[in-house]
Amino acid sequence: MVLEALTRSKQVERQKDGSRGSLRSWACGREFRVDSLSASQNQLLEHDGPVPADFVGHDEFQKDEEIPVVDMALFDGDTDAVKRNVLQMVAACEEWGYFYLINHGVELQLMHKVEQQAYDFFSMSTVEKSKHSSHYSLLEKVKRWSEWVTIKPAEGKLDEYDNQLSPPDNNHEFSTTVKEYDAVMKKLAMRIVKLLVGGLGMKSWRFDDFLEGVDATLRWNYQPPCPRPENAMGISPHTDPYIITIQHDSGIGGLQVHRKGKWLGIPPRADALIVNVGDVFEILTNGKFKSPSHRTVVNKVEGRLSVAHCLAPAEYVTLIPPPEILKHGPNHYKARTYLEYFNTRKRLDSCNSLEFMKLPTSV
Ligand SMILES: O=C(O)CCC(=O)C(=O)O
Ligand SMILES: [Fe+2]
Repeated sequence: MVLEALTRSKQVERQKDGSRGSLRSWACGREFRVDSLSASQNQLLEHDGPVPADFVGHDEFQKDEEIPVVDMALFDGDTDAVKRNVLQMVAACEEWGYFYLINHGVELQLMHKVEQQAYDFFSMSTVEKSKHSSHYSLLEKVKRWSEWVTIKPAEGKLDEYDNQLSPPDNNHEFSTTVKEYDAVMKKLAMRIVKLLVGGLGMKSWRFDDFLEGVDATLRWNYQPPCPRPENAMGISPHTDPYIITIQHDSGIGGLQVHRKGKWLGIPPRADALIVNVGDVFEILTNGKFKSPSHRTVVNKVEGRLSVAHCLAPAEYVTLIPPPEILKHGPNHYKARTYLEYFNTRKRLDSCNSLEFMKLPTSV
């Protein structure tokens, strides 16, 4: 069953009313179809329930509580101003674990290109998508309303996508785009992490060892329009198992962060990337940085695409804060390798809490 057919005319209509960011205007100059989630649509229609108390719509935002803005253009040179700006970025990671990144230097055209590849991927049939079953998931449950794919550019399987997405004589558009995008985003992510680590005075932290040979993960999420957004969830509350995540989306809202006991919508900004702290950074800073719980909600009218670039450490490194951090107090987290942390998280199905990593003294 076809859930969505965004046509050029619909697209133009939305552009006219100004509700679409520039990121999106290119995307659907052709028909875009998603044939998955059909079973859950029917289930959802049959099993609607009361609106949960913590439901916040995809377009509900609180103007007085917005995530901080970090301007990448202010980090050039070695001046006091740079130091001040780094400290502001540090404060954003401590207080929110989220910030908008403006003047990030990533070309809009590259972001469009990768989004196009993501739309192409999700436009394939469920059968085709499922060939990536270890990295492709379709949530057919009543409450969840999304599908996603994780792509590890370093795994060297990009040509499989190439062959699926276009004929065998394709020009490797998928792999070329993904590699280019990964390289640009990784450089940006590393720069942000380096600035933050410098701002925290983690001088002895062996950044290069820690991040040597790291494999970034691209995570693409797609949420088709949903008949009953109040009774569904795009991505359930979770924290990210990474150092940092940098993401952009199709500009219609839906990402929400849990803050002071409430879910707050993060308004989309066409000029900004959205950066969030992951569990690894929270552990390495001994809890100074917050790995925020976040979720996405769906909406009735439009599909929502998001493209996230996730920076993780090498599997064998031990997650332990450096002495500059530990001099302020004992470690609150168990010293585990990244792989051990990751596997335990998976085994315990503990995607929304770092409790399993906390030492008894810190509870
Ligand atoms: O779709 C979004 O905005 C967030 C995606 C996300 O949280 C994730 O992929 O981990
Ligand atoms: Fe996430």
